[in-house]
Amino acid sequence: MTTPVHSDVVVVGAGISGLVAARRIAEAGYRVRVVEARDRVGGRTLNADLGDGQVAEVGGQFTGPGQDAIQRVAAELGVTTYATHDTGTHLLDLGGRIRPWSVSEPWIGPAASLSFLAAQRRLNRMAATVPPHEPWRAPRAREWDAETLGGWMRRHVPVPRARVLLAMAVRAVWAFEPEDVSLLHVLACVNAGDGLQRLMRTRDGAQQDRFTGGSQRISELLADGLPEPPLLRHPVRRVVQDGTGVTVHTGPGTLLRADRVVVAVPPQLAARIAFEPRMPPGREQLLARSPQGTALKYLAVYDEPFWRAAGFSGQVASDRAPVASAFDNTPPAGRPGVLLGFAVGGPARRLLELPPPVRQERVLASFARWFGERARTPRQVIVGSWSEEEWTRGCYAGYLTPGAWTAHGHLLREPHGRVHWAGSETATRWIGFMDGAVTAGERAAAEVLTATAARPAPVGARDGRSG
Ligand SMILES: Cc1cc2nc3c(=O)[nH]c(=O)nc-3n(C[C@H](O)[C@H](O)[C@H](O)COP(=O)(O)OP(=O)(O)OC[C@H]3O[C@@H](n4cnc5c(N)ncnc54)[C@H](O)[C@@H]3O)c2cc1C
Ligand SMILES: [Mg+2]
Repeated sequence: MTTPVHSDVVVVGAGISGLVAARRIAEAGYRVRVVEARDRVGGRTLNADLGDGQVAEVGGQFTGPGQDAIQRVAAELGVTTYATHDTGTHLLDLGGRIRPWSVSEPWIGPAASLSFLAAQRRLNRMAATVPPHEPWRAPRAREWDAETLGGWMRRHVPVPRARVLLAMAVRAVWAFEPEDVSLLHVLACVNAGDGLQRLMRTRDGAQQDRFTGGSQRISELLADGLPEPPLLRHPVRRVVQDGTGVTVHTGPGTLLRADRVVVAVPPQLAARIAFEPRMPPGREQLLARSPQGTALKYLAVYDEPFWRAAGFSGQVASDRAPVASAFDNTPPAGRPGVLLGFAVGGPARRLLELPPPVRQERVLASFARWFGERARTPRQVIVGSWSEEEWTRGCYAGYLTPGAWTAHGHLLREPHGRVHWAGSETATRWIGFMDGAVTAGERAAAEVLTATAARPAPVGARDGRSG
């Protein structure tokens, strides 16, 4: 018979959210054990080695003004930031025509540009009335949760080219289609991200900065700082509560016993864990109505960033499949040159139906269209195909479909007995971002500490483990 490993708190998931929660719980003097399905920490952040000490980021990478929580944690760990490469001419590939652009928003003609700006202003005004910690309490919550963003756009963004540009922005920012998502959800995210402009922009926006050494460093350092290392390759399958505590059952058969559990995984992964007793039906529904976006991230590595010499910033916004947006992801050392291309939303879904070599050929054809033939022959291609990753199943994050916020939203962060919920999807600022992962982890840790202080951990949980 397997004897359980005891601690005060078990945290499920060694992404940023789970690791931050564990750090705060350990700082308060409690014994905490992080359990992780993968053979690494970092979750939706991952560094790939480019040689010579340089890294490329396969998952989340950008940060910017207003993302105080992730930047505070990075600073705590000694991780600095640097500016995303943003000099040179950006390209807008729209309706089959490539136009240069260098100011904040691309110019698409007087009527369309005006319509695009008016739509942004209107969405920002609506978003300001949606409290991100309880979107269901917005004055027009029912109305806005009853339709998709796409439906709203069809009625309120009359100029077709403006609508196309707005849809491009939505895909790039969230990796879903406007037709996929509750309008209320988007408005909550817009408010939680300080407005649409900030979400869309590089300079002064969410893509402004990057973490030196790669964003996965943050998770690695968080894990290194824990008194007990995360238990890797231990997928959690069952979480069983009884009168005195919680038993966590993992894939390899290891049992963990604790007073409290923090579950810090994306919604589709939380839905796959068997909880005994079961989660309330409303929370099961909420998870069922929280699919995850679709994004593939391609990093093409060249000897040097040759496009810079031709005057290009490497930044592209495009309505042509498969690559919807591109960036110059060259590391701060200036070599090797790295082009980053995102396939997102519908085009990403179609790309996933093709064999990987065909996907890559199409992505490189996009790069060649914008930066010349040389872009077609990188020395290396690194791919993040997160929808195909068993322990992620879609990115950048989970989002809510129409009706879900108003029906079940109040259950999003409601603890299930001794089980508490973290993960970026449960955040109230920068929902779905690394920043949201931090604040969600800290909120869950605070809940656990309050509960644990009020009711001391059972004797067994404190004495059951040596060292
Ligand atoms: C391609 C891509 C681009 C992105 N771009 C950005 C960006 O530029 N800026 C930004 O701020 N954010 C970005 N994001 C989002 C950001 O990466 C995430 O919001 C954040 O990393 C989520 O952290 P988390 O801890 O909540 O979840 P995760 O990182 O998903 O961590 C969850 C962990 O739980 C583990 N797990 C799952 N199920 C189980 C189980 N049953 N048992 C044990 N372990 C389990 C997983 O393996 C994982 O390690 C991007 C994401 C992707 C994928
Ligand atoms: Mg986590």
